[in-house]
Amino acid sequence: MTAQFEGYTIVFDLDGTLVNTAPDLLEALNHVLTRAGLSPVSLDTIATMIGHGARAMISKGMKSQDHPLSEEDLDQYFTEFLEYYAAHISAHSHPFEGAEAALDMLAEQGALLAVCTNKKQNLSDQLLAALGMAERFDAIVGADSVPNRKPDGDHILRTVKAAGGTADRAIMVGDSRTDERAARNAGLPFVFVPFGYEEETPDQIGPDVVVDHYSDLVSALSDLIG
Ligand SMILES: O=C(O)COP(=O)(O)O
Ligand SMILES: [Mg+2]
Repeated sequence: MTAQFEGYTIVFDLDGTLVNTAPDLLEALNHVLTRAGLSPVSLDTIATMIGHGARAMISKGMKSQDHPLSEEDLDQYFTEFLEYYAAHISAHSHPFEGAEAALDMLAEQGALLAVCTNKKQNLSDQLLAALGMAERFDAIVGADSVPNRKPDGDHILRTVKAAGGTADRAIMVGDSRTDERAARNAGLPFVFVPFGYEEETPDQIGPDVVVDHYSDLVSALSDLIG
C-alpha cells in the first residue's frame, strides 16, 4: 500500500458532492409550500437553487406560483423548513455511488479528509452522522462556523487547517460555481463533479479536472498531485 496522499488534504463539498440531499430538501420545501396553501413543486423547479441555500429554494418555490413573499414571511417559512428538514434529514439522502469506497482508498493512502459546506454546522454534523460518515472526516466545517462562507476562500483555508493540513497540499472537490470560486480564492486546484446541482456545464465552470463518477476520483487526484 503506497501512501501517496500523505500530507494532502482532500476537501469535499457536501450537498450534491458527497451526498445526494435533493430528495429530502425537496420534501422539506414541499412541506412548507403545502402548509402555505400552495402546490408541491418538482425537483426540476428547484434543483439549481439547492446550492444557494434554503431561503433561495423557498423563494423560488413560492415565486413560481406567484405567491407574494415578504422578508418576515420568508423568515417564518425558513424556520418551518429547518424544523421539518432536521427531523427528516436522512429519510432519502444517500452518498453518491462510489463515494465511500473512494474515501476509503484516500484514507488508506494517507489523505486527510474534510468537508467544507454552506450547509449549517448542526445539519451537516447530523446528516453525516445519520449516514455513518461523520467519523471519516478530520474536519467538518459548516457555513455558520466561519466568518465568511464559500465562495470566500477563507472557508476552505480554515477547513484545511482544522483537518490538520496545509493549503499548499490541498485540493477542493465540489459540484458548484460557488465551490469553484472558493477553491480559486483559496489558491487550490478544483475538481468538478457534474452529477450535483450546478446548471453551468463543466466547460463553463473550467475546473482543473472533471470527475463524472467516484470510481475515477482517486486516479484524477493522483494525476493532480503528480
Ligand atoms: O446548503 C447549501 O446551501 C449548499 O451546501 P453545499 O455547500 O454542501 O453544497
Ligand atoms: Mg454543493
